[in-house]
Amino acid sequence: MPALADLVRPYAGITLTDSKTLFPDAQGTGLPLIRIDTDLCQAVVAPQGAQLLSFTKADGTPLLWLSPQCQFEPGKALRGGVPVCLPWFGPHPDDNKPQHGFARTSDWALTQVAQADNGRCELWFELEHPGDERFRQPFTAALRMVLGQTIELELSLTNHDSHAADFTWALHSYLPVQTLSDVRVPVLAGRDYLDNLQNHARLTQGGPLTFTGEVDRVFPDVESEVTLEPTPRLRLSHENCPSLVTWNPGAEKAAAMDDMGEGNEQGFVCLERGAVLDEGWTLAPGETRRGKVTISAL
Ligand SMILES: O=P(O)(O)OC[C@H]1O[C@H](O)[C@H](O)[C@@H](O)[C@@H]1O
Repeated sequence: MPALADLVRPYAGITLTDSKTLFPDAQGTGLPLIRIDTDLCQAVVAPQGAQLLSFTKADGTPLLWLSPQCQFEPGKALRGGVPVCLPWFGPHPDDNKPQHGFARTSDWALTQVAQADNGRCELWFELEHPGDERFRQPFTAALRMVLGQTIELELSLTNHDSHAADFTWALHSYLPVQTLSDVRVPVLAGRDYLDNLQNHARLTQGGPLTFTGEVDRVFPDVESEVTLEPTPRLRLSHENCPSLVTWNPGAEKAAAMDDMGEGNEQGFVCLERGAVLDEGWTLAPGETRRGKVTISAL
């Protein structure tokens, strides 16, 4: 496997850096980061978790939110951007296993960097899981990022076990908002959801989803694209991601989270596409399946 620096060197707009350089006031002992600066966008990616942390279009529109209190610490989940939650989403029945799996806190290998069409750039990351006490089945996860005027994230999962393996997962995007109390997601009006705050009670969303307090809802079977309104107006489209999780911790929980802090819940909402709860993927031995999310500003 070529070293990170060797892969990155041929591309003028892509440099290796670290969190101490880019975020000198942030907490934590520091992490290596990749900086992307092209004619189309500026972005920062952490090889830990293959996590796109920030993305701003050339016209200055940010498409992602990163917590001002993000802690850059090896093995700690990074609050913001698009964490990859895998091989399970949410809490694990075994309390000793971390919420949202271990992919987001593992080092992924950068396997390829390429110039894509129309000035976009492409980064490929891979996580080889040999199978261990955390998750018995060996698998490979690959994440392809295409960064241009939009963000494209494609996750592919391959089961290397000789038996079928069950996965739940999400691309947990933190989207910036200007005024949280104005935010709405119109396409969810009238849809059923499972409320994580009420033991997965199945309820119906009356009007457009709004965020006037803590929200933690799983909308199954959302085929359509999803638009976040009003400012910035962002669109999430997808392929093969049946579930949509919607989250904001509300004021009280945000204040109690050391990597979020008082008032910072006002800056974002999470719209997370993936395959969770009953919509998880069962992969046959040797099977590969892909899911893709595209985030764009309208
Ligand atoms: O704090 P984290 O482990 O990153 O999880 C943040 C949030 O992720 C998802 O949105 C879940 O549905 C929430 O229940 C959870 O609180």
